Amino acid sequence: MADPIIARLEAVIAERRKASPDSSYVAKLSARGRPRIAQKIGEEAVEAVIAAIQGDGKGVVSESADLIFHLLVLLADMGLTWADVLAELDAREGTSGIAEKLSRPKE
Ligand SMILES: N=c1c2ncn([C@@H]3O[C@H](COP(=O)(O)OP(=O)(O)OP(=O)(O)O)[C@@H](O)[C@H]3O)c2ncn1[C@@H]1O[C@H](COP(=O)(O)O)[C@@H](O)[C@H]1O
Repeated sequence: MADPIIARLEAVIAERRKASPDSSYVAKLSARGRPRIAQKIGEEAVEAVIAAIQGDGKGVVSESADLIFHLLVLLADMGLTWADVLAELDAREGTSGIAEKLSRPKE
């Protein structure tokens, strides 16, 4: 299950996609199309990278929030959800061997 904050944000984004672009950032960005949404993710990621290189922890947190928000807008645009991403991460856990090692009883 998605984190409650993410779940709330996904619901707000789904609702605001139907709003007027004049009154909503989500609606305005969505109206500009998927390539523009994807571009925003690239921009926010670069801003997070710059903050990290500068050792700016507060900046990394702020830019990460922007990045995740825009990622949620993209997922919504593609009919996907955060739960789909979590399911992918969950599936990968089994392939790394780490989950298996953690669950193995100590000898
Ligand atoms: N979490 C966010 C959020 N994070 C960032 N942003 C917006 O993302 C934009 C990023 O800033 P930039 O300077 O990179 O971009 P910009 O110059 O404003 O816009 P661009 O033309 O470059 O796209 C800002 O306008 C922020 O306001 C967000 N806008 C909305 N939300 C959430 O979405 C909800 C719905 O918002 P509306 O659609 O505006 O009702 C809000 O209640 C919030 O919870």
